[in-house]
Amino acid sequence: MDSAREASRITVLTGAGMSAESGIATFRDAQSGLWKDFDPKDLASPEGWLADSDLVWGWYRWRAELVRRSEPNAGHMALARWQARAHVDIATQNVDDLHERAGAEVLSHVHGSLFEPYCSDCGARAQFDSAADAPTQADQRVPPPECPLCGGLIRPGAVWFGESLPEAAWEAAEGAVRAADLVLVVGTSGVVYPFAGLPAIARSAGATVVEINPVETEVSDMADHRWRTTAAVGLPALVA
Ligand SMILES: CC(C)NC(=O)[C@H](Cc1c[nH]c2ccccc12)NC(=O)[C@H](CCCC/N=C(/NCCC(=O)O)S[C@H]1O[C@H](COP(=O)(O)OP(=O)(O)OC[C@H]2O[C@@H](n3cnc4c(N)ncnc43)[C@H](O)[C@@H]2O)[C@@H](O)[C@H]1O)NC(=O)OCc1ccccc1
Ligand SMILES: [Zn+2]
Repeated sequence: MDSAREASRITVLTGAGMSAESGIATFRDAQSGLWKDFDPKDLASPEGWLADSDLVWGWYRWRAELVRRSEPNAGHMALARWQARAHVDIATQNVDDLHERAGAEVLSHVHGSLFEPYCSDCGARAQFDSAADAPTQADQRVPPPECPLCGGLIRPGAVWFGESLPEAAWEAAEGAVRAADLVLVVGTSGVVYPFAGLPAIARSAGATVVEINPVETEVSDMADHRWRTTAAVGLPALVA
């Protein structure tokens, strides 16, 4: 605990577990996980988009609406407080905006954002139209809007499986991990690459690695300390 408080340069890596206590389902949790009902390949992949863009657009609009109706939890708030008094970089796999709504600055959304759609043809950024009526079911099909510049289909601003990560976002995350003396790994199962490789990079760069997760994960053996607790309980205790 004290070493954490003395750290001068902190990098926090977050996954879906960070937002679980805000009511946002994680991906893999057996009971409530998003992937329980859907195969990621069908929805979070270029193939899925080509096969049925209305289903994919509807699903991302449904998730965006869930996030808009959710609030940051005590874990998000604690990180924002910590960032106000120490050098804390946040790199997240999450496509929600709960870190920002807690008042924190996010260095890198390596897997994109639900609120940054863009044209699948010309790549132009598109407005996230929160007024558009949101689907009430996850599998409700909604036709994606057309790009005002080229008429192409507007796609979700998330990075799909098989797609490379935005270079700047990846380099920022990797750079922050290499420069840190303390790296927190919060609420991730450590299954999706290349993000799941960051704790090992942190360790090889000499940082102290602390995992906050109620259960063992694929990256637990990279951690010097494993706190079997939740984000909304562990982070406020650390930052207090
Ligand atoms: C499944 C996996 C094996 N596949 C991959 O990793 C693939 C392929 C691959 C590349 N390199 C590899 C190397 C080895 C094997 C495979 C690969 N990676 C890619 O395709 C990446 C792109 C991956 C990005 C995909 N997009 C997402 N999200 C956006 C979309 C969307 O959101 O819809 S991934 C998405 O799933 C992942 C879910 O993981 P977690 O966040 O960890 O969530 P999960 O539910 O799994 O776990 C939650 C954890 O929280 C804990 N928890 C629960 N409650 C709490 C609580 N309250 N507090 C704390 N913790 C809690 C639980 O115990 C649990 O441990 C996140 O990354 C999330 O962003 N692109 C790429 O590499 O491009 C170049 C390339 C391409 C092809 C081939 C080679 C190279
Ligand atoms: Zn376009």
